[in-house]
Amino acid sequence: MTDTLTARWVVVDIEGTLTATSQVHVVLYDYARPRLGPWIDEHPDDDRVTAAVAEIKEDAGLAADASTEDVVSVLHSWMDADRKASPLKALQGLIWEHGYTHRELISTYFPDVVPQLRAWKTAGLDLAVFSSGSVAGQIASFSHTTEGDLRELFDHHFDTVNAGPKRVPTSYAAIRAALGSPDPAHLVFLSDVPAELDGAAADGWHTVGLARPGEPFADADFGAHPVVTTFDDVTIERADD
Ligand SMILES: CSCCC(=O)C(=O)COP(=O)(O)O
Ligand SMILES: [Mg+2]
Repeated sequence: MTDTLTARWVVVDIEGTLTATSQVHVVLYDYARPRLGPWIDEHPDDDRVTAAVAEIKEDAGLAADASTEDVVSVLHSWMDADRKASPLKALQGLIWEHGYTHRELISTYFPDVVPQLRAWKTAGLDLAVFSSGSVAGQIASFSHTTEGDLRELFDHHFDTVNAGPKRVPTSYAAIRAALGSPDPAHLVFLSDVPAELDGAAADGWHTVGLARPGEPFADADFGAHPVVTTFDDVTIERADD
């Protein structure tokens, strides 16, 4: 159980915090993997796709005229290594958006998550997401869940493009600025990855580590960060204006 935290904003990670890692690495990655090549070839006029492909080629040292097959081979190797590169996340997000819209994908959350998010919202706290998943992918993933359409719960979405890398303090400063520069002590970040919590703490935020049983970081060293195994053990009250 954490001490009672006082805040205005609760910012949450997705993978390992809201959802099981397998929801991303198995369900979502398996959905995206065979669709990356066709998606690239079928959307030659979509600037988001062409920009992502150009960035992937540059990052991977491929020639500008490299084939889609070569690009997909790079993307599959990045997915195997769980490299959360922004252009990969952009393409995955578009594919997942299609999957959620067509009801081929549905998100499932740890059972404590949605009741607690609703309770914080009811208590007057504002909720935001900071994930490596693209903003488009995040929003789509909350649109079709086993608990209905949850998009209304969140006031802001942040990813590695509009905030920056998740382990870097400046990304948390960028999020704070985008939220209207609240006192950093009125921000709480919840994540399963200690290095991400370090980034938030370095910007002055409160942090809570999620060491959910069976998840990859369950036995990690969370250092000075408070650690829980469920949202039920996180107590946050709304700070006064
Ligand atoms: C539909 S959002 C998918 C989330 C994702 O792609 C991902 O890599 C999760 O990373 P996180 O930063 O939330 O741990
Ligand atoms: Mg995570």
